Amino acid sequence: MANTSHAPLFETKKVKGSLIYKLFAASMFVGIVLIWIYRATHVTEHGRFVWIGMFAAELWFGFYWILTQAHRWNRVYRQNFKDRLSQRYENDLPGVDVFVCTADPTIEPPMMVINTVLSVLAYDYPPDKLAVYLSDDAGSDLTFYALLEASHFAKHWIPYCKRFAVEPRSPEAHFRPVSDELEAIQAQHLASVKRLYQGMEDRIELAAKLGKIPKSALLEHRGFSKWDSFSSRRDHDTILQILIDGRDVEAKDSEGCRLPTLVYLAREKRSQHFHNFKAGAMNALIRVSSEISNGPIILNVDCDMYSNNSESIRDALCFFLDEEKGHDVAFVQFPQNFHNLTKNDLYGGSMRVINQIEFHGLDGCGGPMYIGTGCFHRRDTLCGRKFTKGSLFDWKQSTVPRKGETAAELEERVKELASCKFEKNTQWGKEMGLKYGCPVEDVITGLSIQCRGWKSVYFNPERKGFLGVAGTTLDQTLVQHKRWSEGDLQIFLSKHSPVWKGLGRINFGLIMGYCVYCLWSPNCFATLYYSIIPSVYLLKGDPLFPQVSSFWVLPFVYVIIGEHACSLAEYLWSGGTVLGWWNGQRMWLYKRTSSYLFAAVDTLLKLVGYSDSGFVISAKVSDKDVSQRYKQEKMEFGAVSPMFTLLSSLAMFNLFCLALMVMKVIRAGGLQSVNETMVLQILLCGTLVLINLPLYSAAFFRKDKGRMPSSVTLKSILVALLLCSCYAFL
Ligand SMILES: O=c1ccn([C@@H]2O[C@H](COP(=O)(O)OP(=O)(O)O[C@H]3O[C@H](CO)[C@@H](O)[C@H](O)[C@H]3O)[C@@H](O)[C@H]2O)c(=O)[nH]1
Ligand SMILES: [Mn+2]
Repeated sequence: MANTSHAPLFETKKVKGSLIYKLFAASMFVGIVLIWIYRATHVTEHGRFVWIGMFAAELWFGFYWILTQAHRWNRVYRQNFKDRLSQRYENDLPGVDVFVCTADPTIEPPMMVINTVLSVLAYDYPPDKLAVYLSDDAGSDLTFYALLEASHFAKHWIPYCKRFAVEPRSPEAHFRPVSDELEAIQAQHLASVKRLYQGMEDRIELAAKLGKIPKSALLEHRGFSKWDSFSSRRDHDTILQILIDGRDVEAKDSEGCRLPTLVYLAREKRSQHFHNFKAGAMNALIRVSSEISNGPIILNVDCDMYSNNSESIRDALCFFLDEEKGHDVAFVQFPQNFHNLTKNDLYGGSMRVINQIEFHGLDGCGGPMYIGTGCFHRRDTLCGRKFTKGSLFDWKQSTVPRKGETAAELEERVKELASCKFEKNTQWGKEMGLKYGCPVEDVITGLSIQCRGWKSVYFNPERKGFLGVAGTTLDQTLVQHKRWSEGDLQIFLSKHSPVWKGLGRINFGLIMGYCVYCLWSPNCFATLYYSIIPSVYLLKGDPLFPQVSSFWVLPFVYVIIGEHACSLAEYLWSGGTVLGWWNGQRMWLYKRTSSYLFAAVDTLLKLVGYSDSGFVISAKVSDKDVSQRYKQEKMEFGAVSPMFTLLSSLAMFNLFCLALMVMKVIRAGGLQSVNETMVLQILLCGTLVLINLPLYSAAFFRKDKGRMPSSVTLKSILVALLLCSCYAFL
C-alpha cells in the first residue's frame, strides 16, 4: 500500500496572473464577434463570392483563435523533488530502457548518433538498471562500427563524466566550448579522454570516407559477419548485437564499475513488407528490449537529441513513482529544445511559445501530447494497457529472468521479435505499441493513450533535458512542417480524431488543444484568401473593410493589434527577441501558404486514394556555406521547389499590387482618393510586402548560392502578373 505520510515527489502549480489574461481574452472575443457581425450585416454589392470568402476566412480565424485559448487558459508548472526520490527509492529504482532511432547514415552521421548514445549511457543512474538500444533503419555497418567504437570509448567517457559531474554528457557538446577554467586534475583527464575521442572520430570518419570498415574491426567483432547476407537497406535479415552485456559482471569501465547494456538493432526489412517508418522501429525495439532488459520505463529520443541533463531519468521518475498521484501518469514529455539556434530564430525552429506556454496549457488540461522524442513512457501503457483506478504498479517486478544464456544465444532467440512476419495478425501498430499509418506516429499514439484514461506530464526544467538539431534551411523547415501538419490533419479526420474519439474520454480543453495542431493545415485557405483577395480588390479600387471613420473599424483594429501585441509579449516572455518574433511572423505566413496547403492537398488526395504520405527524414547536417548563411541569419532559398514558387508568386503579387497602388495615388495627385476607404487593405498589402523583404532581396539582389533560383523568380513573376490582371475581369 502507498504510504500517505510521504512528502510528495512532485508538485503542480497553477500559473498566477491569469485573470488579467482572461479579461484580455474576453475583450478579444467581443472584438471577434463584432467583426463577424460587421461582415454579416455588410454584404458587398460587388461579388457575393468575395464577400462569402471574407466572411468564411474571418469565421475561421475567430474560431481558430478560440481553440488556441485552450493553451492559455489553465497553464500549470511542475516541480519535482529528486532528493526525496533518492531517499525513498535509491535501492529500488526501476529499470530504464533508452531507445535511440536512426535511419540514414548520410543524413544522420554516425558521429552524431553515437554522441547521443554516449550522452544517455552516461546518465546519472545505476548502470545495471540502464539499457540503451540503437535502432538503425538503414542497417548500416558504418553505424554499427561507430557504435562498436562508442562502446569502447564509453569505458572512459562514463567514469570521466561521473567523476567530474560533467554536463552535458555528449562528448561533442562537452568539447565544443573551450573550457579553460578547469582544475588541473580535470584538465588532465579531459586531455586524455579527448585524445581517445579524436582517435575514434578519425577512424569513423575515415571509414565513412572510404565506405569501408577497417579490417581490424571486422576481425575483432563477430557482429560484422551478419552483413554477409545483407543486400540493401530495404532487404536484409534482422541484425541484433548486444555490444555491452550489462548482465555480465565482467563488463566494466576503466575504473572497474559496471556498465549499462548497449544493443544495436536493425530490424528485418523486406520489400514486400511495409516497415512503417519510425513507429515500426519503435515497436521492434519494445519487443526486443522486453526480452533483454525489460525496463518498465522507456525513454525515447531521436538520434540527434542528446541528453543535456544527466538527471533527466530521475526527474521523470519523480512523476511515475509518486505514491499519491503517480498511478495515472502514462508518459512524461520534455520539450524539444535545440542547440543550433541563432539569436533571432530565422526559421522559427525554437518553438519557444509552444514550449514555454502552449504545452503548459495542455498540461493543465490532462497532459501534453507525445512528441516523439525526450519522452519517458511506462512500458505497459505503451503496450496497450488500459488505466484502471486503484491499480498499483510494482516497479520491481520487471526484471527478465536470466536463463543462463550467453549474449549470442539471447540474440538468436530474440531476433525473431524483430522480423517482418512477427506482427502479422497481431495488434502491433493498432492497439499495441506505436500506431501505424500516420506521419506523426507520436501524436496519435499519445492521444490514444490519453483516451484509455491515462494522464501525461509536461516537464520543462531550467536545465534543458534534451537538445537536438533544428532545421537550418527554409526548405527543410517547410518540408518538416508539411509532414507534421499533414499527419495532424490525418489524425483529425481519422477514427482516432481527438474530437470523436476524445469526447467523453479526455478533458474538453485538451480536445481543443489537440485541434489547434490538428487544424494547422486548414489554416492555409483563410490565409491564402486574406493574402490575395484584398490586394486584388485594392487594385480594383473596391473596399473590403470598413471605412476609417466608421465605428466598425474599431473591432478590426483592436483585434489585429491585440493579437499581435499578445503574440509579441508571449514571444518575448519566452525568451525571444523582437526580430525573432518578426521572423516568426514570416514563418507563420510561409508555413500557412506553402507547407499547410501542400499538406491539405495531399491529405485530400490520400482520402480519395491517390497518394500515400511518407516520412521525409529531416537533414541534420548541411554544407559549410549553407551553415555559414544560417549563422548570419540569411534566408536560404537556393532550391527549385514548388513551395518556393508559391511563396515567391504571392510575394511578387503583393509587391506589384502595392506598386500599382502607389502609381495610382501619384497619378490621382494624393492620398485623399483612397484614404477613407482603403486604408486597411493598403496596410495589409504593405505588411505582406514588408514581411517578404528577405525574399525580394533573395530574388533580385543576392549573389550567393542561397539566392532564389532565377527560374523560380521568373515563374513567380509570371504568376503574379497573371493574378494582377485578374482584377480586370472582376
Ligand atoms: O523510417 C524511419 C524514419 C525516421 N526514423 C527516425 O525518427 C526520428 C525523427 O526523424 P526526423 O527526420 O528527425 O524528424 P523530425 O521532424 O525532427 O521529428 C519529429 O517529428 C516526428 C514525427 O513526424 C517524430 O517521430 C520525432 O520524434 C520528432 O522529433 C529520427 O531519429 C529518425 O532516425 C526512423 O527510425 N525510421
Ligand atoms: Mn529531428
